[in-house]
Amino acid sequence: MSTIRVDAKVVMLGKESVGKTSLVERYVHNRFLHPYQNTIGAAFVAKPIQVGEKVITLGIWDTAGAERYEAMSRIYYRGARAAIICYDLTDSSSFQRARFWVKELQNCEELCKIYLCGTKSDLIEADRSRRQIDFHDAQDFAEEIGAQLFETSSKTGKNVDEMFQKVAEDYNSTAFQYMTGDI
Ligand SMILES: Nc1nc2c(ncn2[C@@H]2O[C@H](COP(=O)(O)OP(=O)(O)OP(=O)(O)O)[C@@H](O)[C@H]2O)c(=O)[nH]1
Repeated sequence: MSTIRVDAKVVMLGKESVGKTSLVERYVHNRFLHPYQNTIGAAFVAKPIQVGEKVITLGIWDTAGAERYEAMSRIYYRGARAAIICYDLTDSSSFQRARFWVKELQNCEELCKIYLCGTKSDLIEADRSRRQIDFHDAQDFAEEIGAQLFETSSKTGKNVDEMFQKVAEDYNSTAFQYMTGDI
């Protein structure tokens, strides 16, 4: 049996149906699966990414967003180096849920870097009136918590590669700082 060496654990968090699985599907398989199938528990995928001369393997845990799985999601973010906290740009309640996960990580996983991800940007590009989370409000929140903000579409692929690439690059530079004693 072969084992996969994972450099950085990454966890996907966010309310049910915000599009966590779709982001991973787009990023790893470059496909968009329309029929909604809710995640049960969590799913894992390892993805190698070229960062400069190096290859960094991200171990991505895609958690279930339904609140009944909340306790399980806690197991999956333990030891994570990055969390992609997703909210649906067309659903304000999902932003509240994202705030919940941010608090949770700030309290329990200090070393975990947070990325905020506003999903389904294609829907607001098609009809601006559907936007429920103002970009500047999200940006202010991201700055307040020291997070990076991305608005993505798994349907069109917009910003998806860029977001995961940034996660890998940040991990690589932080790992380098640890090695040189700068942290
Ligand atoms: N238009 C559009 N629909 C999307 C996008 N991303 C996801 N969806 C749709 O939103 C629904 C939920 O997507 P999932 O990726 O399964 O959501 P999830 O967050 O993994 O859901 P849970 O597993 O229940 O936590 C599906 O019907 C997707 O097709 C997107 O970028 N654009």
